[in-house]
Amino acid sequence: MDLKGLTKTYGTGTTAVAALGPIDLTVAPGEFLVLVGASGCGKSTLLRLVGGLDSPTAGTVSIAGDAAVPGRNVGVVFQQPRLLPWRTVGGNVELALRYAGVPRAERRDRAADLLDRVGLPDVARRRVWEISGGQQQRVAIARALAAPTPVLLMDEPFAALDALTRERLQDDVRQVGAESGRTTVFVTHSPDEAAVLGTRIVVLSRHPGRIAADLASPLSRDADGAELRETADYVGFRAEIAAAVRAAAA
Ligand SMILES: Nc1ncnc2c1ncn2[C@@H]1O[C@H](COP(=O)(O)OP(=O)(O)OP(=O)(O)O)[C@@H](O)[C@H]1O
Repeated sequence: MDLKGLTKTYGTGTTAVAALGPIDLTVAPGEFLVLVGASGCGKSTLLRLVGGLDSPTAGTVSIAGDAAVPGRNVGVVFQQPRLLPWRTVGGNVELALRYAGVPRAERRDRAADLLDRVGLPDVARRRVWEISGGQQQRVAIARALAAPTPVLLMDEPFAALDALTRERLQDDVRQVGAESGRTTVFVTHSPDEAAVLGTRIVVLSRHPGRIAADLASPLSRDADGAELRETADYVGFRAEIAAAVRAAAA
């Protein structure tokens, strides 16, 4: 994935807000990039541009030479699950499989497998409102996994969840990222979350958002999340990220 001179200004004239850029960034296939920075530094703006959900004022996004098209070469998980309430839980995942071109006869089993892998083996027939917010966010992740796009974008997907659920989902996403080989861009303002998930951390400065630091993770991708959080290397990396975020916001 290549970002070249990516820039976003909201509005025009005296009310124009230079929100982002220019950003130049190359993300290698399979990399788990975490974008971190203070509130308002342009993280969501960058993610929307990368996902083809908004157009840049200047610059380009290229995914293996193509423009980003949501659902085709990029999948997106938002802060809120955004499930379809008139469908069952399984039906939400099956719809994504339909868009991904999976034949009807295979969709139910595939949806059950995907729900299983995010730790929800028994909820396929339930209605969306019958499961908790944390479970709904797991379904949103299962739905994103249903479409095998080469790039997966996640915008603070765990921000609204309690600490325990958040850690559990971080561990799931970490494992899925390592196994699937998909390129992931994950937005957070939390150095803890960045250190657990990222193979690479990009810190943005503010007004406009620019790359202030670009850190390669020294942590093993094989360790599980709970083990990792106990290590001195994790604690050290988290502190390094937090210091870079503070410096970028100063
Ligand atoms: N639609 C918009 N119109 C005008 N200004 C906007 C718009 N969206 C974002 N901005 C401004 O652009 C800047 C970057 O916003 P953005 O939401 O990308 O930041 P962020 O880092 O994701 O923030 P947070 O961590 O609080 O979600 C901010 O100054 C914001 O006020």
